[in-house]
Amino acid sequence: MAVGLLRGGRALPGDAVNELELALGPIAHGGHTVARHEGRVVFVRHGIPGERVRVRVTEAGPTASFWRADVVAVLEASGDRRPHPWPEADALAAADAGTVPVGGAEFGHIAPARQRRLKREVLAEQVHRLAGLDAPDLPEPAVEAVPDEDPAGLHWRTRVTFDVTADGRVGMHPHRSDAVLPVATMPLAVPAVDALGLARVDLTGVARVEVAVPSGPDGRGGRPLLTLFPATSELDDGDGAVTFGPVERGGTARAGVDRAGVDEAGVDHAALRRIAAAVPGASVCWLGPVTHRVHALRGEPWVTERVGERRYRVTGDGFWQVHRRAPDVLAAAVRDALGPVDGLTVHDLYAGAGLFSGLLAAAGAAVTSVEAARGASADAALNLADLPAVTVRHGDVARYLGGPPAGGRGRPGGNRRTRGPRQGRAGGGQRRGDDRRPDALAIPGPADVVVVDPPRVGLDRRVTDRLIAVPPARLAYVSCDPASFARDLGRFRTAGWQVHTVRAFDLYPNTHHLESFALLTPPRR
Ligand SMILES: C[S@@+](CC[C@H](N)C(=O)[O-])C[C@H]1O[C@@H](n2cnc3c(N)ncnc32)[C@H](O)[C@@H]1O
Repeated sequence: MAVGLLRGGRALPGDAVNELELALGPIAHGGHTVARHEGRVVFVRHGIPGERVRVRVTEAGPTASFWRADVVAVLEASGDRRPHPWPEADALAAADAGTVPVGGAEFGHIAPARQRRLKREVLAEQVHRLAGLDAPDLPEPAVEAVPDEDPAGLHWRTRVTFDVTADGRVGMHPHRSDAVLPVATMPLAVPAVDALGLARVDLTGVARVEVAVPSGPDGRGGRPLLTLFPATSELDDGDGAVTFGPVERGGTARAGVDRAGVDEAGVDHAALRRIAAAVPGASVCWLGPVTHRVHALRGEPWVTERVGERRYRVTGDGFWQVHRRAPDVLAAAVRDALGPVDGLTVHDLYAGAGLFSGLLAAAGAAVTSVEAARGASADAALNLADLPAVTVRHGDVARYLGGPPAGGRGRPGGNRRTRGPRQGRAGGGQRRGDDRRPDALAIPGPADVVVVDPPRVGLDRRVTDRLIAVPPARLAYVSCDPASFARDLGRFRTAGWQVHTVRAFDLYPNTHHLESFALLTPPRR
């Protein structure tokens, strides 16, 4: 059988678009259901386990160990199927229109309660297979809905990355594709994002736009910040090569700007100013493609977030939790698991702008806050300046913990630029050469508590090894990826650690993503 329409520019010989009828089996990590065709596994998107569907094969090959496919018609629907709330991400509507859906809401056709049950199945399967934990170890409800969540799972994103189409329209990518399709709306985002009217703005001259909406007093959004990525930017798809430096007030790097407003680095300043003028409701900044510095165009190049009594400045594309309630929900999970921390020594690793550091230091802990992205670390220093018991360290966690040199491993686990739910951050910034000075930031001794909240890749093996070698009394692990989470729990369990609590939160409704939490303790010595 000759099969092979491959998205993302790859194609197989003898291409033909092939459609198959399949019975959909269980859910798999990554948002697919698992089906079989002539004995071969087919990962199917936009279905629900138990459905009978017609799919279009999107990636295949005679020798491929598995194929990928998208549902284009439902022959026997699950009772949990519902109309997709976002037209551009609706696979069935896209198939009818002869196109493909954008990514980012691959569970939108599923009733929210069933979405959470599917996420539980994924988490249970991962922690069983990779960490040897059984389903009874997972408390109910295994994936907790956010209090006061919209019933359809809409209006939660406070961070959105838009790409730009060849003709300058705001757009997004289909799953596993480099194509950019225009989008008119983004209903997963807080209403302030659509209210900017980006769909009416000519974005020619920029490659990407990140929108950050601070939580605001009512939790639904203050003045948004647009970060523009000039079209010449070498976009970072690697592990954490992007860091950004100090903000340049009003800086437009104008040296060498030609009469058309384009500078030596190819940044089209006239386009940046035109876009800023077209979005009067937002502060606007741009990220220098060479310097990785944030330049303010209008207003402050940061937003101010509030969590409880504390305020946090988050600059440019610095990391902040994406769901409007995520900071509260995760802070409560950490607080509930740890109990009183007054007088304890805490290391907050992968600390971002200092969310957990602020919480724990305000509760009386002596906190060291470690973050690799320069801008996020600068934000943390400012955000935590009123707390004398906090030390902010800028650097790679593996280096901070000391231990043996990297020995040729890849860069520290930077927060890969993804288009997933955790976008809107700067990558972890230490480059490989820094690993040759492994003890430069080594901590003096074990901590009472270590909090880790790594990017999707999870903990670098050196980090796990070092925590096992110099264990804290307790480890609180916050994770946005169930597979790396389960792998890391497995590594700790193999070393004799106990997992006391596993919780999971539905902080990414209408997507397959979930946030997990565990409290671990090392073996007694
Ligand atoms: C998931 S975010 C968590 C941030 C913070 N805990 C919060 O909740 O706001 C992960 C953070 O780790 C940082 N990071 C990624 N790789 C790192 C590394 N190797 N060392 C230190 N920080 C790193 C990223 O820049 C990002 O700010």
